[in-house]
Amino acid sequence: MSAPLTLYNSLTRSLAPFAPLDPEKGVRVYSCGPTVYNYAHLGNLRAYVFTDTLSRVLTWKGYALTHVINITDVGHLTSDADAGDDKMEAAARAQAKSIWDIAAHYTAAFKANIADLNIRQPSRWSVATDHIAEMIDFAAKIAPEHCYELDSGLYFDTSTVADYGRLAGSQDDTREARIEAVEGKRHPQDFAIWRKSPPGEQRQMEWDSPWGKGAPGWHLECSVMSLKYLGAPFDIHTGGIDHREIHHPNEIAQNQAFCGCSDTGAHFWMHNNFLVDRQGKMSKSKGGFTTLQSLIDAGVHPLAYRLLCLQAQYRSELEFSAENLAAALTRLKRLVMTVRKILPELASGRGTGEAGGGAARSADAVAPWLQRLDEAVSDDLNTPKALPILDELLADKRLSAEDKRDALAAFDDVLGLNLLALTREELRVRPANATLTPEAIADRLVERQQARVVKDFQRSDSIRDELAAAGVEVMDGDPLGWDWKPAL
Ligand SMILES: Nc1ncnc2c1ncn2[C@@H]1O[C@H](COP(=O)(O)OP(=O)(O)OP(=O)(O)O)[C@@H](O)[C@H]1O
Ligand SMILES: [Zn+2]
Repeated sequence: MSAPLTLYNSLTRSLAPFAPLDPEKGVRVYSCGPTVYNYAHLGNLRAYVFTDTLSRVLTWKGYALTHVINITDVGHLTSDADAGDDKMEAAARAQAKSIWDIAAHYTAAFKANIADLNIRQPSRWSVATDHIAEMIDFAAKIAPEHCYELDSGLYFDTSTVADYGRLAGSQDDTREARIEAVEGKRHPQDFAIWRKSPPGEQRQMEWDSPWGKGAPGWHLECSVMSLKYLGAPFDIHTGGIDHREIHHPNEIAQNQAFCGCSDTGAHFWMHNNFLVDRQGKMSKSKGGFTTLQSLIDAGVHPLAYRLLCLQAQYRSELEFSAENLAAALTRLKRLVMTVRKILPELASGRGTGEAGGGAARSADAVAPWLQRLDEAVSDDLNTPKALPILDELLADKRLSAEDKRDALAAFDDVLGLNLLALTREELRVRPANATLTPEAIADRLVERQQARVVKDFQRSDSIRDELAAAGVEVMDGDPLGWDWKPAL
């Protein structure tokens, strides 16, 4: 692909041309992963639709990619900085389960979400608790020059590195307010890289270290795992925009201490904006969030949520509402129905189109569409610009079915909407509480149709009401030709 790739770098707060640091190594990407103390909410999943779009674009444009996503199963505290409980310990206590069971359960649920959203597997999932020895080695190396010990842990002195907090931009009050005071800290922004277990308290997760029994800090794990698997510096580090304020500046400080240089550890730092609802940022800690499984249980195909994400550029805030989701589902249905109409033409040999066949001519016909797709997504992953091009492609009457299929394959590669494979039937997800099978619904609709033919409207209405009571909405005269849908 020929369009130059431009990405927004949070470090400089500007768009910049992207090229791999070491073309022989391909592109190396690290994404902060989920903290597996609860189900991921739709906001969390937006972060991985974003990283998946980045991975897909890089791969489609011909780069070899190494992508690491971590699983945070230790170290992330209930408060953003250094106070409070470990989120995992708190969840295990609340559910009276072992941390390991909690981590296994929510990791499996997260990976199921990833599969449902057609997010490609990274090259590696790296689990924080598999890297404790490396974290202790890393901390021991930087401790003499950059850390000090308090009763509660080993703290990083942020004044020992140049330009601390540059990524966060201006030091505003909200950022400072998120950091809780810990007795004896030299500066409010200093953070624990090792938290000692309080005397007399046995934690489920604790390890011996030169600073006593305890557990690593959350920021330490990402520095250690990215360095181990990608080397330093690597190309792109991603996360949600909340990480731009504390977690990533702290990773950068550690990386600088480790290399003894001013390098931040990654060339580009990229951040997706929030998914918000009426209450503001969707948040696990705040509660009342929406999971992907709850959408599926209500009869919504998960790729409708992917499409909703793609309709916004990753740096814009995105509002989640039942109306927005329903509109995305309708748009997805429309796309699938249009593609389904094209595919039989291929099978029946009617696919040569008005322009006629010929291999050379086909390549010529497809190229401009690929070029337009390339230009859109190379502009800082501008998926909202790519979607109308897809609509135009499907509507283009001059293009043969083969050419459309070939161009569609590229859109599927980049956008991950799976349009060439998704069927109409698959889109109609059976709600978890459905009492009728699709066959039973079809039978009832035939009976209703027969009643209408003989003008027995009382009977036809009673069948419609009966279906509605079973969560099935009858769709008379639907422009897309759907006869029913799950009532949302
Ligand atoms: N509402 C949101 N919109 C977009 N991204 C989000 C949102 N909330 C969290 N993220 C991102 O999701 C990813 C996974 O986060 P993680 O599992 O650690 O969340 P968390 O901090 O435990 O949850 P929360 O912030 O909801 O309490 C991170 O990159 C984070 O920045
Ligand atoms: Zn991280």
